[in-house]
Amino acid sequence: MTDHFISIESIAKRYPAPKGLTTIFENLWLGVNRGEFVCVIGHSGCGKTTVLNILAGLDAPTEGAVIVDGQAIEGPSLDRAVIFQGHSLLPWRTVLGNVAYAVTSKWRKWSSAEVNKHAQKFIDLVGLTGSEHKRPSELSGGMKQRVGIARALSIEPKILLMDEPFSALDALTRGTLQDEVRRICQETGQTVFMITHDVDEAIYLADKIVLMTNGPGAVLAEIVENPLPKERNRTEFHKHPLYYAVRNHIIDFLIARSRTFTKETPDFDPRQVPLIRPGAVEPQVVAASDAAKPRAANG
Ligand SMILES: Nc1ncnc2c1ncn2[C@@H]1O[C@H](COP(=O)(O)OP(=O)(O)OP(=O)(O)O)[C@@H](O)[C@H]1O
Repeated sequence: MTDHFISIESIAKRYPAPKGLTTIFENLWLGVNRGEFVCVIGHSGCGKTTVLNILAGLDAPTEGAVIVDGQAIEGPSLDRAVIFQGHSLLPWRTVLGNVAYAVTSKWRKWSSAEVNKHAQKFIDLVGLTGSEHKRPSELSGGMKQRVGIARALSIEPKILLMDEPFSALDALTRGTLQDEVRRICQETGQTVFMITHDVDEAIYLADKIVLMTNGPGAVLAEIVENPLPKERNRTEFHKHPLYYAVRNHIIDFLIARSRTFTKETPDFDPRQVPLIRPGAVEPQVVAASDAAKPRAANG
């Protein structure tokens, strides 16, 4: 596990409960390679946000550790940027001011000209050129989220952490922002850990999709390797011959297996989470077609 860029090693989260402790999840092991885009899918309450907060250093595991680039996480760091569902922008600062604030926190000795130039690069990257001097109250939800993305990327983090970043947006804006995040992450080789409830979003964006069982006592059940080519097109990716194989595999897990997985897989070794690559099932002849049947005699 230690060869991975991100190494989640046997983490558990437990909270005090009336009768002892409630285990939200335990024995979570996961390795993420540098430059990989990983999405986590699981039912509400299984602990996805808790895992992301642990990666961000905003929360600590009850047991276990997370190692990033050889160093154990011990708190928040500018090496790890988070994009939440809400935008959490500073309302009194402009678009440029919000992004520049993050840039200054990373490069404290930069002159304001250097800071603004760097911030502008990321404002341009997310398509907000011309809106630099607007305040958050003057922006649409999609534009605010773009500022959040620009701000997160501007500190050039080792890891980008995203918690349902597009879920509050209308379908059109969501699609555009997914395209942009995908393009930027591919161009920059960004390592991403993202939570989503949207199976198609995961298939469009991710290299690997991690399936988490229901809590309490959730575990990572499978890592689904996305068989779609890295070069994907929003309007075409659902026509790929393996698209339905991946989609059905994930949906089947969420509907039929996520609740009963632990009980039905007693020998499951959480250190060896299976890597699954859904493939095409060979078409089978199920019956002779009607066309070959002899016609009934007329009259
Ligand atoms: N401070 C706390 N004390 C007790 N239980 C908590 C606390 N914080 C979170 N939990 C519980 O931990 C569980 C996991 O929460 P978490 O937000 O990580 O789930 P999630 O999978 O991200 O859910 P969703 O998909 O709905 O966002 C939930 O059952 C939640 O009630």
